[in-house]
Amino acid sequence: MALQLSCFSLNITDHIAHLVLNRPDELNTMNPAFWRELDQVLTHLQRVGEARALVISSTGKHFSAGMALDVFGGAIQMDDQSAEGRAAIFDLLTNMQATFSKMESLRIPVIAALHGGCIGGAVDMVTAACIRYASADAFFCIQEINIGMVADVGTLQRLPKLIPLAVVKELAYTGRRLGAQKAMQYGLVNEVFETPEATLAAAMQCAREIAAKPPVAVWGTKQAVNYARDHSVEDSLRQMGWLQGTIWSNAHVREAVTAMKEKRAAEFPPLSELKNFSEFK
Ligand SMILES: C/C=C/C(=O)SCCNC(=O)CCNC(=O)[C@H](O)C(C)(C)COP(=O)(O)OP(=O)(O)OC[C@H]1O[C@@H](n2cnc3c(N)ncnc32)[C@H](O)[C@@H]1OP(=O)(O)O
Repeated sequence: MALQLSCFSLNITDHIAHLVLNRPDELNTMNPAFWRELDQVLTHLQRVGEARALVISSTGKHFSAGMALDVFGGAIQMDDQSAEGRAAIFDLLTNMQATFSKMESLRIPVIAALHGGCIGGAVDMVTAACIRYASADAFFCIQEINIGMVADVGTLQRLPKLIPLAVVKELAYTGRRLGAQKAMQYGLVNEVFETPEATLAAAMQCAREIAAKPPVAVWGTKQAVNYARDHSVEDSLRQMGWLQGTIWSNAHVREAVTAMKEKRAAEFPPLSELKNFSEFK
């Protein structure tokens, strides 16, 4: 089923999905269609199972200027103090959070190739990715504080797992910009490149390397690392035992070892073989 997308383009080639934010004239702001479509894309990738890595990049001057400002007071009415109004905000917010959580728990690794401004909701978004590459002009801004609100879609929950807490607080209280080089020093960004083109090329190369590995083992690795981030070493080791006991494949290990000995690329079945179960829900 082809997706009808107005905020993104999606291409899947050689097991690599490339999602591009493609409203450069609007600074790739997050309007209601953005949220709807991103969720659809993630569901689609999970269902189709063809992609083994997802690269997200953008177009124009900035990666994304965050939430489209006309949404506040427009699609989102914050002044409705009735129980129904407050409940609706809760519902909206948890739905938006769920989209980035869906990205975080997607079976395949997500690699963000960043350039220019990564503002507000875009920080929420990219902290849910596995790997971040950035061009030298990239910067991050927890802009919410500058427009009178608390960041609420994942930045304050995920960023402290990525960079020192005192730095998170500094950025979140002041709304200052964090440049690419410093972001790399702190570990938010894996590597900085001179241009957006070089950044995207590095992201695609990383995706190609991941796509050559057994998809079930990559998925298991992602689950294990994400679990370890949020649990004790002891709990995580126990979870690893259960996980490995569930996903272990003699066939995959045999194929990987044989291919290494024969100096050829290994071949692994795609996750699309899980497709029927994914369509269950
Ligand atoms: C759950 C999520 C919450 C959030 O995301 S909260 C954060 C919402 N986003 C913002 O508050 C972004 C504020 N904007 C900026 O900080 C800057 O702008 C930028 C760094 C994004 C870009 O700076 P520069 O390259 O110097 O361009 P420019 O002249 O400031 O902006 C160009 C035009 O783009 C409009 N614009 C910028 N951001 C948004 C936005 N988020 N929603 C709607 N319009 C936006 C401006 O107003 C202006 O417009 P005109 O040319 O008519 O003066």
